Amino acid sequence: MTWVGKLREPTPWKLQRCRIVHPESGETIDDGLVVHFKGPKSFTSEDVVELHIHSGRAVISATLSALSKLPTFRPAEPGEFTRQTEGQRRVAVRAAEGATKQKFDELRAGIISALAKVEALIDFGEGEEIEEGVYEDAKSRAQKVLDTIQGYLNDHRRGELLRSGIRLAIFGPPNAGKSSLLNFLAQREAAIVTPIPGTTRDILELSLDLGGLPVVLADTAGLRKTEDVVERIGIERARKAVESADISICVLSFPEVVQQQQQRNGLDSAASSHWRELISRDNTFFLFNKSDLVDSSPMPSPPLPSDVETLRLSLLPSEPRQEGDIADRDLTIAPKLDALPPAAMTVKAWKVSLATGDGTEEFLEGFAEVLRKRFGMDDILSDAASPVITRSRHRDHLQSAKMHLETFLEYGPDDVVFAAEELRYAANAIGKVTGAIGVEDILDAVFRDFCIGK
Ligand SMILES: Nc1nc2c(ncn2[C@@H]2O[C@H](COP(=O)(O)OP(=O)(O)OP(=O)(O)O)[C@@H](O)[C@H]2O)c(=O)[nH]1
Repeated sequence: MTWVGKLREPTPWKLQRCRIVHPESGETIDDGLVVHFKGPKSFTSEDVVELHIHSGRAVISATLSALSKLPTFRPAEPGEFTRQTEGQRRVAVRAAEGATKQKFDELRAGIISALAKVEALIDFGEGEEIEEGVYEDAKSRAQKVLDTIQGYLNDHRRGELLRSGIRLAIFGPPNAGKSSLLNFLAQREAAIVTPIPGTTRDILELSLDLGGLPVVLADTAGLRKTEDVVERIGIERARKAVESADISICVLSFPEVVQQQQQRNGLDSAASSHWRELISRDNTFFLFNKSDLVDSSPMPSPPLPSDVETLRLSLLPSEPRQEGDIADRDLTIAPKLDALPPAAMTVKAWKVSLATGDGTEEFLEGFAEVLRKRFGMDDILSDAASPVITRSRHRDHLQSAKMHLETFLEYGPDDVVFAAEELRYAANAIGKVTGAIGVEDILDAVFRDFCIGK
């Protein structure tokens, strides 16, 4: 959170009197009270500011309108402020309990102990005889911290995903049931559903809880060839949303796919090289929808593939495609199983009817399981010993500390002054997460480790 212009950041956790001022006009809206709950020790673990204002309608609406002028501000959805998934709640509790802070404090202490050795060499090395191997000791301490940091950074960004939500994109040809899936997952009519293909033209996003994990769901425009300019923009956005998503679901109409397969036409409605790239991504899962229509309408022979997984595999291209290659027919060629990456061998497809609810329970359970496995949430939630990096800012600081420790390790004992500087940078980087490092800390460590002056 930034405090604009001359504004002072209120002292955290203190109810203070303040003037509430319009950010653009500078006009005073009210003489009120403010409490700043500084993250992560706040209800949502983010920085929270509570404004206590006079209850007149005019004051409230002027305050809300002033807030809406601030960049990235928007009113919360009903209940959104207090909504937390189970995963977030556990991470928040762990953070509040100080487990994460303690881990960072340990890193900082490790760097300070190495720095104390190097500082002692600089200050006393030549004049006073201090014990042998001090520099080597500093190096091995720094190496240990470096290894620990490396381990923490190697977490596939799970903490950040848990905090900001796993980005899930729904895509597929028009009229397959993408918006119906979004409404089913959201348990409300969030998207417009009609039998007219091309109803969804832009991306519709909403946040929800899937199996205890936070998910930011995006419904995208149906992928098809079109001359409609607006629809084409929507399709381009859809492609980008899928590419940048952490995971995606391709919704297909089961009867259509089967019919097209039997006629060996492939998926004619999405004839583009992008389409092929999107379905062959390792993080794409398949939902064959409208199973109710298959049961009620007799399909031409040969009989339907009973195994959904076989159907999915038959959609995947068997070899890498060239840009501009749009031979849809190739989509029906089943790839050799052993040519697929191991991840593709796990179940990645479900057959449902979003209209009747048939198969939706298995899909929900299966997909939540996939999310947990894929993003390693089971590990992160059960492993109380490792810190959870929930902010990219913290990751940046850890990365910076890692870089300075690596540079420190490259220096020899002849360059102690430069080497110490690198350790100081590393300690400062960690200090930005836990609270700034002070000169006192280093002096304490020097005097404690070397008994100087006693
Ligand atoms: N019979 C049947 N109809 C379904 C099912 N799911 C969705 N539909 C219908 O299929 C039509 C298209 O559904 P949508 O959810 O709007 O499909 P979409 O993929 O979002 O469509 P676009 O916005 O055109 O891309 C609607 O008339 C739905 O009522 C299903 O399981 N069975």
